Amino acid sequence: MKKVLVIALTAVAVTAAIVAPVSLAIHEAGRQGFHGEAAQALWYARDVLHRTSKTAQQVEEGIGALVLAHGAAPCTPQSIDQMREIDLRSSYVQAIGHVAGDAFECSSVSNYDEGFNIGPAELETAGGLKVRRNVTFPIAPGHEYLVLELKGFAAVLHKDLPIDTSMTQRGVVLAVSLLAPRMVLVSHGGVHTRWLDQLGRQGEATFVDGGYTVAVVRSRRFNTAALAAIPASYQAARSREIAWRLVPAGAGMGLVLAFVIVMLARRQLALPAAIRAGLRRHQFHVAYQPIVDLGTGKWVGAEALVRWRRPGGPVISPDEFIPAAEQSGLIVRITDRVLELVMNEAGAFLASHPHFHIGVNLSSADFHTGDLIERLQAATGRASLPPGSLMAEVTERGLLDKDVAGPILSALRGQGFPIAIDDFGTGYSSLSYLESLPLNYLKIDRSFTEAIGTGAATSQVVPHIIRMATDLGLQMIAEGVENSVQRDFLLERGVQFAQGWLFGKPMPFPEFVAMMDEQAAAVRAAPTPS
Ligand SMILES: Nc1nc2c(ncn2[C@@H]2O[C@H](COP(=O)(O)O[C@H]3[C@@H](O)[C@H](n4cnc5c(=O)[nH]c(N)nc54)O[C@@H]3COP(=O)(O)O)[C@@H](O)[C@H]2O)c(=O)[nH]1
Repeated sequence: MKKVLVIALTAVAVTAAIVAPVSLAIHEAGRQGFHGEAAQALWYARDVLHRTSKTAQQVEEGIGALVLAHGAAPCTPQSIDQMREIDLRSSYVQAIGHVAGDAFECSSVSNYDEGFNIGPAELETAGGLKVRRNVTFPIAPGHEYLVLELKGFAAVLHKDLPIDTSMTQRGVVLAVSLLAPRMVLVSHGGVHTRWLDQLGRQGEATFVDGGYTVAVVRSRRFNTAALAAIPASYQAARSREIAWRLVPAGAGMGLVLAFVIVMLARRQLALPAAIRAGLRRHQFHVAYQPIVDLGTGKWVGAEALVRWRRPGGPVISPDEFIPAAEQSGLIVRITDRVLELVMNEAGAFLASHPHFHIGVNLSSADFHTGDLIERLQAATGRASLPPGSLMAEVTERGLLDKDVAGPILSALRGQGFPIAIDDFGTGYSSLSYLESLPLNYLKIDRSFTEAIGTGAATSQVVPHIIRMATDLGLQMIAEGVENSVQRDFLLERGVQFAQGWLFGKPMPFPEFVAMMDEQAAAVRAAPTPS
């Protein structure tokens, strides 16, 4: 990756690393602030609804008893006695009486010989409940009462009682409303009727509207809902308080993340220089992983895998440095170093094992040097080996420029170097590459081998790859074989060769030779199938 691009990406990542957690913290503080105030508003609304339901229940029971006992003669001394008794027993009903037309005829507090006019009902529900919200009585001038009338009997209610909930905040709006038809019965503060619309069919709703955090709660039994609305300044204060705790934590996390990103970027930027130094100081070495004939179990080849050990440090995986080497053009020097090491370590062995081959990974840059053929020839020539001893492993990514790579591969193949397409199935235009390039082997990528027997979608792909390779006359090497289920699956379907931990991990060459001898002895000792 170009230096400028790394710096630009790092700048973007660092900004995101700091901004994202801080924004998240602010968002979370806002969310928690809302939930905290919404919970408080719900508590108020539920308390108001509880009082309202108790009131409605007392009204319903009182009127029910009067209708039952005195419906026919509502203002007899016995009826008035019962009214007084109901009045005394009810905590929420101030008075109860009988109404004829728009006038009280008698009640628990006064016997109106000539009737007391309370005016027409403002609303009558489908259930016959008549509502008067602002009734005054001579006995308590200056006070307005809510009067609910049903079947001729009416309950007088103090308007503050249902909403007399204990509050720790100022400016809270509380209200009780009929739902159908909609009518606010009692309220404290200015109620927006649209708040009741937000309830819809739900039992409870919380939201922010008109500068308030609002909670509306519906009664399960009565045609009423209670609402509470807390000024939004409380939510803002709560969110601010939470933000004071969360934002520093988010910023801290962001800084740690940014530090890690900067370190990784510095490492990425420093990697080419470190690779150059590593090449100069001979810090690269090669590990060899066996390639096995699945039919006989014999080791017929190996893949050379480069390793980098910095002094005093761990072995660095090729996955970490090969991309940087490819982007900086240093991969060509790594390929040369691998060829040199393979020939030094395995040259004599290859000379005495003419049917054995070692695969070397080639990158796209190797095809653009203009002398790849000469480099491979020089390598095998140095140890007087036939070209068949060295297999060129190329990935689809490495072959992106087919017009350059195609003729070189044809020439290599013509000279006897076996060619394998590596990581097959993970690249770009798989089929066209297979048809047009002069290949000997197709290496089935580890991701497909891993999927065998798992039921994963990719497991369905393996038989197709096998069929395609067979049709094109290519031999197959399955990569990443880790267990006998995978081995047997591949063998049954005609895959000739395999590589993977089941047979051997990448190892130094002396260890490889020793293990190969043991393996050969084991194969010889195994009973031959009759
Ligand atoms: N251009 C070059 N690329 C190279 C060179 N050496 C290695 N590489 C590429 O780096 C990638 C990572 O390689 P590595 O960490 O060495 O991993 C290889 C094996 O160790 C691993 N493997 C093999 N068998 C198994 C297994 O059974 N399970 C398992 N989890 N891993 C296994 O797979 C890697 C081999 O991959 P491939 O080359 O595709 O056959 C890798 O892409 C190398 O190609 C180099 O010199 N030049």
